[in-house]
Amino acid sequence: MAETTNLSGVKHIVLVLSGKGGVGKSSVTTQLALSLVEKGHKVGIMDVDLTGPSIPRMLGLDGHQVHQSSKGWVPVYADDKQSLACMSIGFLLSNKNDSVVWRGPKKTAMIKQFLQDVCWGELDYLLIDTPPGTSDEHIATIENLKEYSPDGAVVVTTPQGVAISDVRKELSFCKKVKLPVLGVVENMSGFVCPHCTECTNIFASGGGEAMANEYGIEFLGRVPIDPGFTTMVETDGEGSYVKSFEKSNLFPIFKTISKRVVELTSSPSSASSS
Ligand SMILES: Nc1ncnc2c1ncn2[C@@H]1O[C@H](COP(=O)(O)OP(=O)(O)OP(=O)(O)O)[C@@H](O)[C@H]1O
Ligand code: SF4
Repeated sequence: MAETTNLSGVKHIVLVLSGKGGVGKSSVTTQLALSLVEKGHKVGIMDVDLTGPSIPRMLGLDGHQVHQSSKGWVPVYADDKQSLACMSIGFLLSNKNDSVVWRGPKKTAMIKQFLQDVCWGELDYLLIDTPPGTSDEHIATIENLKEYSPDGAVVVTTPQGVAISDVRKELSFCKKVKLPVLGVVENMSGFVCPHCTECTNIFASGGGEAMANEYGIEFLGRVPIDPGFTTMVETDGEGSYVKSFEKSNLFPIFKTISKRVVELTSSPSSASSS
């Protein structure tokens, strides 16, 4: 009989990757998770961005601590129904402004512990928010997940050429480690004016879609810059975005993206391994 582990009850594992920092990987992870919860799924977010954990802040969970049970670490829940569980290095730091300056082996050991020791219980989706680029954290995550066959990766980019060129390296990493790519999300794709709803392309647009076409990868969608999102996650705090996500401007976009992610993970042959 197969050994029961803390990941045994997790049906689907999806990594969220980006070539560059600051393109919105944690924002996409958070909104993908919230839209999966809205569809009735039980979701976990594991934040393995050890040097810049931003998931606790986005979910309004800053200052929360994880507790140890006999089975391992108990994740922190972002909602009353306990449909969205979260584990982040941010919960283990005594001060959120503390920095984590660790060498590779210590990071690798922490990720192994994260993947083995968090008691997620039954989850439909575990989303793993990774640091930008391809670092020790990525390699450790992939190695420790081998026996669970992750469904694939959602790759986040912005429309500018420099972000796109970094994504190419990310795609080559996925190919090397045989991680299927579910698709590409182009974040910060234009700015929708809150007054007249006109969408202005601040950066060049369509780069993410063109790159996805070039690689034969699915383009999952464009997410514009929404000042409302920034206000809610950066200033309102206290999980205001978790509570008001369904009324937010970006909700319809993430509803479509998450629907496609569910379809792709239900029929894995549609994910690209190029
Ligand atoms: N579509 C959007 N509209 C408005 N603000 C956004 C959007 N996407 C991201 N942001 C803001 O941009 C900043 C960077 O986003 P985020 O932290 O998600 O990026 P990241 O790629 O995870 O960064 P890092 O790699 O440094 O962890 C955050 O302040 C976030 O609130
Ligand atoms: S997009 Fe429309 S409302 Fe916004 S600043 Fe321009 S003209 Fe004014």
